Formats: sequence, structure tokens, C-alpha cells
Amino acid sequence: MRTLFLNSISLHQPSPTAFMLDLDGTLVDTLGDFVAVLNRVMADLSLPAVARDFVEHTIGQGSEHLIRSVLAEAGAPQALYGEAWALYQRHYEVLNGEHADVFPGVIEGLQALRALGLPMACLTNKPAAFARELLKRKGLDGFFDRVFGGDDFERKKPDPLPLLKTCEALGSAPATTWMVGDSSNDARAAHAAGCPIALVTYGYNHGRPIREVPAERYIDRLDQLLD
Ligand SMILES: O=C(O)COP(=O)(O)O
Ligand SMILES: [Mg+2]
Repeated sequence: MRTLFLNSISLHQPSPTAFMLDLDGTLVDTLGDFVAVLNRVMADLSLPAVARDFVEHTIGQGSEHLIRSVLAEAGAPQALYGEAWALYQRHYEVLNGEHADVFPGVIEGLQALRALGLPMACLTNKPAAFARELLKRKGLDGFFDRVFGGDDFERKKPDPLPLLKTCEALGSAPATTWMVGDSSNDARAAHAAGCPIALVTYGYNHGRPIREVPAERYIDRLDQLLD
């Protein structure tokens, strides 16, 4: 398996020594969770419901960015942020994973990556506690040596810091540690960290076509990474 993989991507791209995988939009389709949680928050604050499209285009940059954007979209004052964040956490804890599905090809892809025997991390902008719980609820937690969330480091993706820190934790050089993500946010972080990036074509890329984002690979399913 390892030989096949190395042969298939090593001609033009660095052979992998470890993998970092994004969560929302890459492993799990969590759009339904975000919409359900945000609409409970909006109802609690007597604000109008948020459109699914707007949420889809806004996720991927962490919870604070999402909540602030949703308040702005509703014409609500940012002074409500503290209260909205507290409500968001309360609802997310309960609903986490209820309106979310593992994308097709993810289990097969993770099994194949795992079979390479290389270190693997899940690296998301989602708060770490929610990320760990979601992986557990979806039966994906066993694939990862480490799980890092948006509140584990001083800065989030697209800053390179989370990727560099994850490479360090995995004991793997950035130049040979592949990031797998679904958005320009993941790609910008990977480019800045000096990591190769594979982008899945089915996730949430801020409403933009994913192929306009420079990347080493584009894949329609995670199990195609090893094709
Ligand atoms: O913005 C979020 O909360 C999560 O985004 P990510 O898993 O795609 O990094
Ligand atoms: Mg993502």
C-alpha cells in the first residue's frame, strides 16, 4: 500500500511522512449542525433565522467568526456576541453530530491512510472539545494520533501556526506532512507552513469553486488520495 501511494504521488510531489486532516467539510458534513445550533441561538435572542447558504459560505474560520458574521447579517449589534457565544456553546454541546454525516469515502480513505502506518492528526478550527466529541460520536476518533481544535493554539488557520505545531507534535517535517482540507483557509495555511495540500471538492469553500485555490491535489472522495 505504501509503495503504491509513494509511486503515485512522488513523481511531482513530496512523499508523505504524516497527515493532517481538516474536520468540517472534509471528514464530516456538519452544515446541518451549524444551521440547527445557530437557529436555536437566534430564536433565544429573538432574532430572525439564518439562511443555510449564508452559513455554508461562512463556516471554516472558527466559531467566533461565524457567530459575529451571523449577528451582522441579521443586523444585530456585536454587543450581543458574549450572550450569543454562551448560547451557541450550550446548544452545540447537545446537538453536536445530530445533523451531520460522514462524507462518502471518508472511512475507506482513513482506513487506507492508517494502513500506511504514518502519524495522523485531525486539525480543525472547530473548538477542540466539540471536535473530539464529534469524532467520537461518528466513530472516527480511533484514526487519529492527535486532535487539535481552533482553541488549542494562539492563532487559527489560515495562519500557519496550527499546522507547524501539529507537525511538531507528530514529529514530522512540514515539507512532507500533507494537509487535507476543503477550503482556501486550509490551503493558505498549508502554503504558509510549507506543507503540501490536497483539497476535497465536496466541502465548504466560502462559496467559491475549490479548483481556483492552488493545491497539489484535488480529490472527489478521501479514498482517492491513494489512487
Ligand atoms: O470553522 C469551524 O468551526 C470549523 O472549520 P474546519 O473544521 O473546516 O477548520
Ligand atoms: Mg473545513
